[in-house]
Formats: sequence, structure tokens, C-alpha cells
Amino acid sequence: MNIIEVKNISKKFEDKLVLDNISFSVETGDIFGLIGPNGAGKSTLINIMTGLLDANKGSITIGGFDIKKESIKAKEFLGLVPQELALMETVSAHDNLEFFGSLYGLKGKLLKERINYALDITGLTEKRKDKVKKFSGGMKRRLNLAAAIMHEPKILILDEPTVGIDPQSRNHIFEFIKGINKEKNTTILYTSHYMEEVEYLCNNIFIIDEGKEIAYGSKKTVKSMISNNNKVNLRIDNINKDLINNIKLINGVVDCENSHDEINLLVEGNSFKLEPLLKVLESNKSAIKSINVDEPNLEEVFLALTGKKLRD
Ligand SMILES: Nc1ncnc2c1ncn2[C@@H]1O[C@H](COP(=O)(O)OP(=O)(O)OP(=O)(O)O)[C@@H](O)[C@H]1O
Repeated sequence: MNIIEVKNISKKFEDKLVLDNISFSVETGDIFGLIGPNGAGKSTLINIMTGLLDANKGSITIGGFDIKKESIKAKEFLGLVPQELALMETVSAHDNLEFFGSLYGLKGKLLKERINYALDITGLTEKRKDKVKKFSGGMKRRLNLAAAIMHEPKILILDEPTVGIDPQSRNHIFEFIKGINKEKNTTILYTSHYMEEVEYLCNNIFIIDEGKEIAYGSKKTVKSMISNNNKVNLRIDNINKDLINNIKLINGVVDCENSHDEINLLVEGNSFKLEPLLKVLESNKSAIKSINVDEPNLEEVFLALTGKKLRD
């Protein structure tokens, strides 16, 4: 079932079109990536999805409910972690979560359980009694995540949660996302302009630039949009002319470059097989030190489709 359906959303600020006919759907239990550079329209889209902003055109359903017409029911599905922090600095992590939990009507044993779970899954259990003003930026961001899951939302929307934080907190956030997705089947909508994060976390992705769809589908589909070619890097002994010529004759080899102990191949993903390559190496008595096969990464996909880099 699709827990999120975005259909033909357009949005203008004054005369400027910042979202241009955007459509996609997110399946229940997916980790879905919304990627684009600064100013692409990600936050505007999230604000429309969460009912904070009206679109000029199109519709969005959350859990089957229209975000405008049945907003109370639709919003029950949502947990939002915005870019800005919303925490009380002068009280402890625990007391912040107690406050946010009570806003959702939680009390007693259930409130305690939810606080413990939220602290545990964000890696903050040891800091539960510390005042938030003593926290690093990354720890505050994690506490913000913990606050957003107190009501156990079915969908968690994270707007660039790793911007400007330390690597340790970044890893905690990744573990948190994978953990809550696995344990509670929480659907995740993750926005970022870091391609490698989306590459690591997400199954399906939507790439947006200047308000327009650039690519949409499974990670594999999106990567295959630019090319079916993979790169193969070989580190071997006994590289000679005959070997290179024989490698070039292997079905699916598009290009072959070599240095003294390394060969780099560009191969056609659908027709190239490793077996004939291994036979050629064996008959040339070339001992293999390493073989690596690389797919294009999402950064390369974005560059190929837009002609520009995600981050300058
Ligand atoms: N309230 C507003 N009034 C006018 N223009 C706006 C408003 N909010 C956003 N914009 C413009 O809409 C475009 C999309 O902005 P948006 O914040 O959605 O992008 P983003 O992809 O989330 O980028 P970032 O990562 O920088 O937040 C930008 O050109 C921005 O300047």
C-alpha cells in the first residue's frame, strides 16, 4: 500500500514557480529519499505534505487521507523533524521528552516506555539527566528526533537531519533511521543534499532540481537512467599487450585502460560476465590481487542528468 501519494503538486511564491507538477508515491515501510541541491524545493514540498502550506495545484494523501480535506486524520500518521530545533534548553533530555509525550496525551507506564525507547534508539540514554544546554549540536538534533517519535508516528519526515553535525551523531542518526524502520516498520521520508547518505539509506528516490523532477524510482532504476555501464578495476600481475587485446575481445567490454599493475574496464552491465575475464587472466598466468566492480553513484547520476554538481 502507498502510505504517501503526491499528485501533480505545483507551488508558486509570487511569480516564481518553485514546484512544477511533482508526483510520486511512497510505500508503507519504505525508506524514501528526496534529494536535491539547496533551493530545489524540498522544504516547500514537505511543508505542503504536512499541511503547513497550501499548494496551488495537485493533491496529497497521507495514509489514504487528503492532507487538506481530512487533515486531522492525515496528520495522525506524521512525525516531522524540521531543520530548526524545538527543545527546552534549561531542562534535561528526559524532561523534554516527558513534556512532548504529555502533549500527545501520554502518561504513566506508556509515557515511561516511550521515553526509554526514544532515548535508547537515539543513543541518548546516558545523557538522559543532562540539561540540553550542555548538549552538542548533534546531540540536540538527536533529541529532536526522539521528541518526534514519542507518539509513534507511522511516517517520519526528516528534513536534512545531518546538516552541520559531527560524524558520531550522524552515525547515530543513520542507526536510528534503520532501527526504527526495522523495529516499528516506520516509513521514512528522508531529505538531503548529500547523495552518499541517500545512497546508503534509501531504497527509492526522487531527485528534484529547481522544482522539477529529475529522476524517480528505485535506486537501481535511477542509476540505470544514465547508463548500464559499470566500472571494473583489476589489480593483477603480468600485464602485457596480448592480455589487453584479449580482454578487449570479451563480450560487454566497452573500454580498457591499463597501467603497470592495474586495469580499468568500462563494461556493459547487461552483457558483461566475470567468468570469461577470469579465464583470460588464468590463461595469461596473471595472479589477481583485487577485483572491484563499481556502479555509478547518485552524485554521478545527478551530474549526468542536470549538468551540474550537487554541492559546489
Ligand atoms: N516563503 C517564501 N517566499 C518566497 N520564496 C520562497 C519561500 N520559501 C522558499 N522560497 C523559495 O523557493 C525555492 C525552494 O526553496 P526550499 O526551501 O523549498 O528549497 P530546499 O530544497 O528545501 O532548499 P534548502 O535545502 O536550502 O532548504 C527557493 O528558491 C526559495 O528561495
